[in-house]
This record gives sequence, structure tokens and C-alpha cells, in this order.
Amino acid sequence: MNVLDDLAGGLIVSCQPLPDDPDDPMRDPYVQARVAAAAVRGGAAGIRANGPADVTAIRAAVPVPVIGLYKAGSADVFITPTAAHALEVAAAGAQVVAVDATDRPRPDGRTFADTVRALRAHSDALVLADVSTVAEGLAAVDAGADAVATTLSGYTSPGRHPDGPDLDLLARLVGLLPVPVLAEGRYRDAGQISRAFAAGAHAVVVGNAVTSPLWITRRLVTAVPRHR
Ligand SMILES: CC(=O)N[C@H](C=O)[C@@H](O)[C@H](O)[C@H](O)COP(=O)(O)O
Repeated sequence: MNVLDDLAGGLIVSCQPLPDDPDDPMRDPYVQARVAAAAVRGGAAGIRANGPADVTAIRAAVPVPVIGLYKAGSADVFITPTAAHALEVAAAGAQVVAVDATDRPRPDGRTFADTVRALRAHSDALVLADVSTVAEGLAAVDAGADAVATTLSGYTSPGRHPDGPDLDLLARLVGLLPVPVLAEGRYRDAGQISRAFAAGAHAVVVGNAVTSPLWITRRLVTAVPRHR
């Protein structure tokens, strides 16, 4: 048994301020911990959170597993881009560390496998590989990832992101990988969550649709005459 078993068949709520708005008023560890506590009260089996301060605050506030990541820098690879970031978020209390496992160059010139090795050497945290393609999922498992998530599908090329989740990538990863596959990225409603579990998802991660008043309000005001 490990924390991935605790997440099986569950909803994971991603409690993060909006990355593209430095003035998001939700950018506060206390606030994120309260959001996480509400999500767990509502039935979340796990929480995903960004940065050591939020991870520590959330670990203290909820009894469920916390997947930590560390968004940093302005390079293409910004989700836990280096082994140092991974170790810091593990030391902050994350039982699982989410790391970009795409095939893009990393800011320190090292590899995803280096990050896995560093975590194995210095912490008990499990490694969740955030990928955008089947090939990246296969490579992540070869590099030692404990689980894979579809997090980065739709985010590796410039331009507008797709609206909906990538259920096709999810199904293909589920069919090929010997590790749990998490559905993440643009899941907004119960129908999409049901389809992800039907496709074999180990767990489904939902972020902004639950945890960002800023994101939700910006979407709703597009239908309001005075904001057009
Ligand atoms: C691409 C990227 O940076 N993804 C990040 C991963 O941690 C978050 O900003 C996601 O938006 C979140 O985890 C999932 O949120 P939603 O369910 O709203 O897609």
C-alpha cells in the first residue's frame, strides 16, 4: 500500500492560484489550506498544490495525500523544473511530487530521470510524471515514475489551449503503461470525470473549476453584457 492506493478511484482537487495572474488574491497559503479543507469536506481524496509554503499549510490542514509541485521560472519547463525544486517540495511535506516529464529541454540541462534519482536518494516521496504525449509517458515509466498524469497535454505549443480534457491521451496511456494514470487538465464537470474513469483513470484531478473564483468569474462574465 502507498499513497497512490489511497487516491484510487478518487477526485483530487488542485488548489492553486492562477499562474497567469500574480495578483490573484487567492495567492496565500492560509487561503489555499482553507480551500483544500473545503474540498476534502466535499469528498476529495487528495489535493494537488504548488510551492513549499502552500504544501506545508495544506498538509497541516487535511488528512489526505498531497501531490506537490513547484512552478518556477519562465522556461518552457516550469512544473518542478529541477531536482532542487523537487526535493524542496518533498521536504515541505508532499507525499507525491509532480514533475514535468515532457521531452523539452530543462532549465538546468538535466533530465527527468535525474530528478527521479535525486528524489529516490533523498526522500520517500513518490514521483508523478506530468506528460503531454504517449511517448513521454512511456519514457517517464522507463525513468522510474510511479504514476503518470495527462497534465501537460495542450500546453506544449503556443496559442490557445483546447477547451476540453484529452481523454484520448488518457485512454492510450492507460492501455500501455504499467503504472497508475491520472486524468488532469481542463476537467470541468461530472460528465467529463465519469468519462475519465470509464477510460481507466486511476484518479481525476480538477483545478480551476473548483478552486479559482478568479478563473470561474472571468468565464462567467463573458456572458454579461457590460463585460463584452
Ligand atoms: C498546465 C499547468 O500549468 N497545469 C497546472 C498543474 O499543476 C495547473 O495550473 C492546472 O491548471 C491544474 O492542476 C489543473 O487545473 P484545471 O483542472 O483547471 O485544468
